[in-house]
Amino acid sequence: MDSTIVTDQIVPTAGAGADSRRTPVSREGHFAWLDVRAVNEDLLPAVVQAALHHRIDGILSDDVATFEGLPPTVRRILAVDSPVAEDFPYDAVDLVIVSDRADVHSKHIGHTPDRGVHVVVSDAPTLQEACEVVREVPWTLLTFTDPTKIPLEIVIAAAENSGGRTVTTVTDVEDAEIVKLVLEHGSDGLLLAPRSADDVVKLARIVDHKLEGMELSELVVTKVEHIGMGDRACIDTCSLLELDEGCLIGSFSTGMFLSCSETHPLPYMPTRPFRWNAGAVHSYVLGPDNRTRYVSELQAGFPILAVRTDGSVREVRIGRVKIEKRPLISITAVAPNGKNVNVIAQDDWHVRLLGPGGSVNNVTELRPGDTLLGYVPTEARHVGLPITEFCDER
Ligand SMILES: O=C(O)C(=O)C[C@@H](O)[C@H](O)[C@H](O)COP(=O)(O)O
Repeated sequence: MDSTIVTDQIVPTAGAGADSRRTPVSREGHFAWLDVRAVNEDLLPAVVQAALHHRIDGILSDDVATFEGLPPTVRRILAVDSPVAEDFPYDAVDLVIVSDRADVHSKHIGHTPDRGVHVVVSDAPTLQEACEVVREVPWTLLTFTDPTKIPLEIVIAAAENSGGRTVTTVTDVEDAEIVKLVLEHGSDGLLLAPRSADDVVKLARIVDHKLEGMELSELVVTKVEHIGMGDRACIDTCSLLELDEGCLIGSFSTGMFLSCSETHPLPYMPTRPFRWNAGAVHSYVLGPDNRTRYVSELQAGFPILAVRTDGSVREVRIGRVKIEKRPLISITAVAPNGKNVNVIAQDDWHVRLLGPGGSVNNVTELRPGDTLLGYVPTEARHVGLPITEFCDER
């Protein structure tokens, strides 16, 4: 394996950045293509149906017949190893991907609505070629022969601001998760040869994964009590948290408070900008997909929602949970729907909850009438999943 940092400035040629008849469907700009060349005849109809249903951006084949009957919502991508003939049925495809860079400039391919080049990156010269191609043509299909993602990072950096799109061949859905995140932006597109229709569904979820913002509510404090000893958990994440980014935690499934991270300076203690000193071990915390977990069952690697006071949300991973014995304080508040909500946290001035406008409220200074921010779901929970049933929590 050979790798070199490619620093040459490449001037984009005409055509780079040209678009096809539609833009990729993912809300984040990522999209998925399916390589159906090796999919057997029996499986193909199910794969195509899954692709259409899950808004896969394109289907890649070396046989124009595969595209017959496809609706205009899916991009028809023809992979060719040699230049296409002049009488090629250009209106049956949306994009032609050639394997030889020289062919992209052939006069016949000029008839295609759109064009790209497939580059197999296996050493320094082919990495250099990929870095040049991404700035010359609208679409670059990349296949990396080595397992490292460093060459992809270099190509993504070379493609920056060129207008050309990168599509990277992934070996499976796990690989797709990683390729989507390389160098933060990731490859624009992912090309997978599916082994089943289920692969198609998983790939679609990976490219279209986006968290909706949440509507936070004002919680008005009604009671603050020092309740003695218990076990509380600090949730340490693998991310640096923003000043107004909390986790949602509460004693009841129908009310969670926005815990403030140790991003704000504290006297006598360095900041821990990755930590929420969250609450007692019985507490619910909100994770992705509207799923709660008890703080005590969280583990390194689990996802959790980081929610800002404007309701915007991102998913962060837990790096560690620290459970220690500490004095506890119970804070009860009333939600706009009239429900009582509660959180039990460490009884110390250092521990804080977020309020409207990102206000930082030390728990030991809270008084009835103070306003905090939180989330007030209507459903109860059964094993962390929302369920509509009678459930009286107090
Ligand atoms: O009682 C405590 O414990 C605290 O002071 C509050 C914690 O949130 C604090 O971050 C922690 O104690 C620091 O511990 P460290 O082991 O991360 O140094």
